[in-house]
Amino acid sequence: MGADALLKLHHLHLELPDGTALLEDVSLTVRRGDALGVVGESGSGKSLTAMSVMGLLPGLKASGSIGFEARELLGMKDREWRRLRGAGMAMIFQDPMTAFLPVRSIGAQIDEQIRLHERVSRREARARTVALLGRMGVPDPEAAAKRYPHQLSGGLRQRAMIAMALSCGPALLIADEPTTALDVTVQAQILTLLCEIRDSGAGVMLITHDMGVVAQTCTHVAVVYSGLVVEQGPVAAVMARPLHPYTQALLEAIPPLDGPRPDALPSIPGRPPAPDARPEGCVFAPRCRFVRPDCAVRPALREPEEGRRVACVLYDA
Ligand SMILES: Nc1ncnc2c1ncn2[C@@H]1O[C@H](COP(=O)(O)OP(=O)(O)OP(=O)(O)O)[C@@H](O)[C@H]1O
Repeated sequence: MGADALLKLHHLHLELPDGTALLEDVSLTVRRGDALGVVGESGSGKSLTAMSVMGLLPGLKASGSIGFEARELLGMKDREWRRLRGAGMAMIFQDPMTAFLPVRSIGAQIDEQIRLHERVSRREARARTVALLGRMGVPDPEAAAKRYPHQLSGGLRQRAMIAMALSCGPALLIADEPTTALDVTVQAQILTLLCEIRDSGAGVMLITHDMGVVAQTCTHVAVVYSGLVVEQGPVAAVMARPLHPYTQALLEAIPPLDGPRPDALPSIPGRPPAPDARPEGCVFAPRCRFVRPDCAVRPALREPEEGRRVACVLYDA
């Protein structure tokens, strides 16, 4: 693992007990101070990738490697995962109501999270909770800490969830569609907050179906399709010249700032295949406008340019 690599998935393979592959050969890296966008349509395997890193996939068989800091996470015991979650890595979701119990104040829940990992007094935990909420841009954080989740707006609840995720100073923050349910203005504020967290030295993995969100927040991007990484590289380079036809389609589908979000890719009809119906060759071939006979063989990830990878025969040497 490179000196500054925080998280390194190497040939991660995930399958159901019946042998159906859900993720195939996923390799990606998150460095400290970087934000990696994992982008793809619904069903492409984004959440599975995140959940594998968090150790939250009971019943699925994983192989390959998940390196975090200097450790191998695959094969770790539940007790070790529990210790790592919160203090080493934390995750936020689209719907903050799933992260908070409805019957207790958000402050009490963040205090408890802090005290679960560190020996601090109640008073000290609350002081940290209030400071964190303030840092997350929650106005009057002392009063907000006493509120129940349903008493806060969607945007404030999202900030409170991020505060809870950051309460133990995790090195890695995983955000799964954190702004999908929010209106455009609040979405922009939350993305700015994620950029600040990234710039403070944490590693961020941002899961989204929206390339526009990646452009605003991420330094690197991995494009996933039907359980495989089809392209990855620095965001600026990928946005300027997307190589894979699927990445090109995702870029064409960036929703207008004030318009409705399309739920399908306008430039390519159809949907990604289900894991048990993946074609043998290139998984994207059935929807690809450049399909040709040699797409019948699964293309390997190539490195046509320094730091960029793409799995497509168009880039065969
Ligand atoms: N526990 C499971 N058992 C069987 N299939 C699963 C399981 N979890 C996920 N899948 C399948 O794996 C594929 C990838 O799912 P995943 O939730 O990672 O997609 P996603 O890219 O996050 O999509 P979305 O944006 O809709 O959340 C889907 O086809 C899904 O149906």
